[in-house]
This record gives sequence, structure tokens and C-alpha cells, in this order.
Amino acid sequence: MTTTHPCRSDISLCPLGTKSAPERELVCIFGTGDLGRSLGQRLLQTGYRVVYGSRRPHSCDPLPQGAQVMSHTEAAQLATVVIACVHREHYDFLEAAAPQLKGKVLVDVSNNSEKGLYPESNAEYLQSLLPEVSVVKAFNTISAWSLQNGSSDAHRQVYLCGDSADAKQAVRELATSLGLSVLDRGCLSAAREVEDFPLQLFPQWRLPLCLATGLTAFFFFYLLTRDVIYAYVEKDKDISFRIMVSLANKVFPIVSLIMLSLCYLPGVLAAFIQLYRGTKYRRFPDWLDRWMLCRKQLGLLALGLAFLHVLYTLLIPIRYYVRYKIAENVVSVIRENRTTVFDTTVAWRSDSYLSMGILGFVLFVLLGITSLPSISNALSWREFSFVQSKLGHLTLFFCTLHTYLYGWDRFLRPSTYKWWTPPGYMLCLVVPSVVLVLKLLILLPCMDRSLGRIRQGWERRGPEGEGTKPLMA
Ligand SMILES: NC(=O)C1=CN([C@@H]2O[C@H](COP(=O)(O)OP(=O)(O)OC[C@H]3O[C@@H](n4cnc5c(N)ncnc54)[C@H](OP(=O)(O)O)[C@@H]3O)[C@@H](O)[C@H]2O)C=CC1
Ligand SMILES: [Cu+2]
Repeated sequence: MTTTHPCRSDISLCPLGTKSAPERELVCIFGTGDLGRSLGQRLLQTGYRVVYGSRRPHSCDPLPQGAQVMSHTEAAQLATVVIACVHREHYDFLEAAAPQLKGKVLVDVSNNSEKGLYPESNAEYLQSLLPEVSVVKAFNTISAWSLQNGSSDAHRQVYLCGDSADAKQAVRELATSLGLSVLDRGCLSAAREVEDFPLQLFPQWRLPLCLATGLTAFFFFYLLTRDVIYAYVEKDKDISFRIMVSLANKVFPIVSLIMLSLCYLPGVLAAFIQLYRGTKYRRFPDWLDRWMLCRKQLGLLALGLAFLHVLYTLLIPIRYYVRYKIAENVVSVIRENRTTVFDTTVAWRSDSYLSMGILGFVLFVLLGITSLPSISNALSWREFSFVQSKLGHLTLFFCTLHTYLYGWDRFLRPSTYKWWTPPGYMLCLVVPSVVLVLKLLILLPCMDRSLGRIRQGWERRGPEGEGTKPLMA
């Protein structure tokens, strides 16, 4: 009972330039669990034939249509590539199938629940159990879930390692047919490293999260000192209740704006480096590369903080403190028979401040949405870079202007500088202002033209007469 599923066009699995499906080879999968079933289904969709080796060939759960199921030894006999979709704890059963597996390729897909659980990697352990098979470590970075849903996650990189070049080549072909990109990590001794990859928890988020936490802690204590402690020491007033909303609603937008500008700073720095070097064919320093790689996470964290700022701002009218102050003001105006004058400048300023905030936030949300893989995959490169670069800088501009309008002429008043320190909003304007000025400089026609030529491959002759040949392709 074999299948010859045609390549399905809705899941882009068809490998480019590969043979047509019918004569595809037979792959054996040990274990009818989650990964075994999903991998088998994808292999069948790609045109492979699949046979399962199971402890219970007659009573296992429903399998992908078209797959065969038999005992481990029978199944191993039929195929040259066997994928062991079984947990390491159960590998000893494989010794019974050693004669049938001899000389074949055995793929180890296993992962561990934590680092350093065993003295040797799972793949090396498997190789020691079956010295006469060629063990290849692969597929451990994919998940049954993404295979089943055909999500873009399933198109991620597969790491490969093993001691036999032929065995690795066979597995590489299999993985490429599944639409996965393959990265060879070398000998089987690299298996431990490969097994540790899936255990990394949000590796690209670590730096942005540390930064957000650090900045939040710094600004919290800075503003706590300037607002609450200052009032307590200098004016003998206890306004500690402000920590919960007022202080939080200062810290969040401050950190959000700094993080948003840190998203765009590496881009302009990179442009200046290219202008200075007069070439795009030289690598950026490592720190800049790493910074560029976590821009999306920086932006998403900044968006989260901006959301908090919006929510905290919306609840201002229902705060007890605010309602109390408004009522007290109205009562005192009536009691003292004062008249208040409507100040058009203040009205303009406050409306512009709010308007810039709203525009900045809406664009910010748009940036966040377009960074989602499902949306960004649907955009062309030009559309994506238009949104992320042009709209991104516009967002930064609106949010920065929002903060300048908030400050307005406060910088002129000596009372602003409590204990000779500048207020938080002033500090947070430094980085975004620098980024915007640098971006404006890049947009100057002469700079823009040079950068455009460099990005098209033009090179300025170096002082040492390096010539115009690319230094690195
Ligand atoms: N699930 C996932 O997304 C991923 C899993 N992996 C790795 O793939 C392997 C399988 O994972 P998964 O499919 O989730 O696990 P499951 O628990 O869903 O399935 C494991 C299968 O192993 C077989 N099995 C269980 N006990 C024994 C035993 N004592 N002797 C022989 N066979 C046994 C069973 O198949 P049967 O009853 O047919 O014999 C069972 O269905 C693991 O090593 C895991 O680390 C790697 C990447 C992702
Ligand atoms: Cu604001």
C-alpha cells in the first residue's frame, strides 16, 4: 500500500528541480508519536513513501493516509533511511533491530528537556548503541506543530551533523525536499551543541529585554527621587501615591521612546559607516550586527510600553486624585469669585500634543502589525522597507514631537530642575533627536546620492589605492 501524492501547491513543499514524485524512495519512521506522524505526513505530501516501525503495528493511533505500518525490524528492512522519532530513554529497543539497521542511515531527531541531562549527546549515545549504522543528527529544531500547520516556522533552518558524508547527504536531500534549509554543523560530536539549540529561550529577546528592564529601573528610581522623595524632603509633602499611575505613566513612554529610537539608530549608524568607508562590501562591527538583528524585538517591546502609556493616559479622568483636584479648583474659583481666562496657546499646545501622540501611536501599531511574519511575508521587499523605514522614521518623528510639545517651555523655568537634575522627558529626547538629525543629514541630496551609489555596489578608491574591486563578495 504505497502512495504517490502529487505535490500540493498550497504548501510550498515541492523541491525545485527534483524528480517527479512517483519514484520517490521509501523512508522508515520509528515511532508513531507526534513528530513521527507529522514528519510522515509531510514526507507523503512531498511524494515520498513512508513506512512506520511501531511496537503496536495493529493498534496504533490513526496514521497519515497512505503510510504503511509494521514491526520495527520489518520496517527497517525496507528502507535505507530510518528516522527514529522516539525519546532517548527508549533507544535500547533499537539494539534488537541492529541486524536490519546495519549499514543504513539512522536519523536522531531527539531533544532533551534540559541541558546537561546526560554525559554524552543523544546522537552519540545512539551511535554507541549501534556502531554499524551511520547516525545523523537532524530535524530536532523543527516542531510537530509547525510541520502539521505548514506554518512558515516549518521552513526554518535544520542543523545537521554526522560522521558519514554520504549519510548526511541523504538526510540533506530529504530535508531540502521538505522545504527546509539545511546547515551542516560537522561531525557527530557537534550533536550536543545542536541539541542545545531548541533549549534556548527567546535568544533574540534577551538583549532588548535586559535593556527595557534596565532603562525602566533607572527611570523609575530617577523619577522617584525627583518627584516623590524631593517633595517629601523639600516640601514635607507625601505624594507617594503617585508611584502607581503618574510615575508609571512617565516611565513607560520615556522607555518606549528611547527603545523606538534605538531601533532606528543602528540603521543610520550603518549608513554613516558605509559613507565613511565608501563601500558596502565590508562587514559591520559585530556589535552593530547584533544590534541590527534585535531591532524587531526592540520595536515590539517599545510598542508594548506605548500601549501601557495609552491605557494609563485613558484612565486619568477617572482617577480620584484628578477628580478631587478638578472639584477643588472649581469650588475655589466660585468661592473666591475669580474668573479664569481661556488661553488659546495652551489649547493649541495641548491639542497638538495629543494629536501627535495619537498619530505616533497609530503608526506604531501599524509597524508592529507589519512586523508579524504572516503580514510581512505577504509584502514585497519594497513595501516592507517602505513601511519599516519611511513610516518607522515618521513614527519616531511624531512621538518625539509629542514629547517636545509636552515639555514646551518648561525648560525655561528654574523649578523644572529639581535638585539640579533635568526632568525625565528631557533625558529621553536625547537619543531620538540624535537619530532624527542623523536621518535628516542622510536625506540631504549629496549624502543620499552617495549612499545610493554605494548601495548599488560603487566603491570609493581608498587612500591606500585599494582599487574599486569589491573586498568581499
Ligand atoms: N514533538 C515535537 O515537536 C518534536 C519532537 N522531537 C523529538 O522526537 C522524538 C519523539 O517525540 P514525540 O513524537 O513528540 O514523542 P511522542 O511521545 O509523541 O512519541 C514517541 C513515540 O515513541 C514510541 N515509543 C514510546 N515508548 C517506546 C518504547 N519504550 N520503545 C519503543 N518505542 C517507544 C511510540 O511509538 P509506537 O507506539 O508506535 O511504538 C511513541 O508514539 C523525541 O526524541 C523528541 O525529543 C524533536 C523535535 C520536535
Ligand atoms: Cu504621551
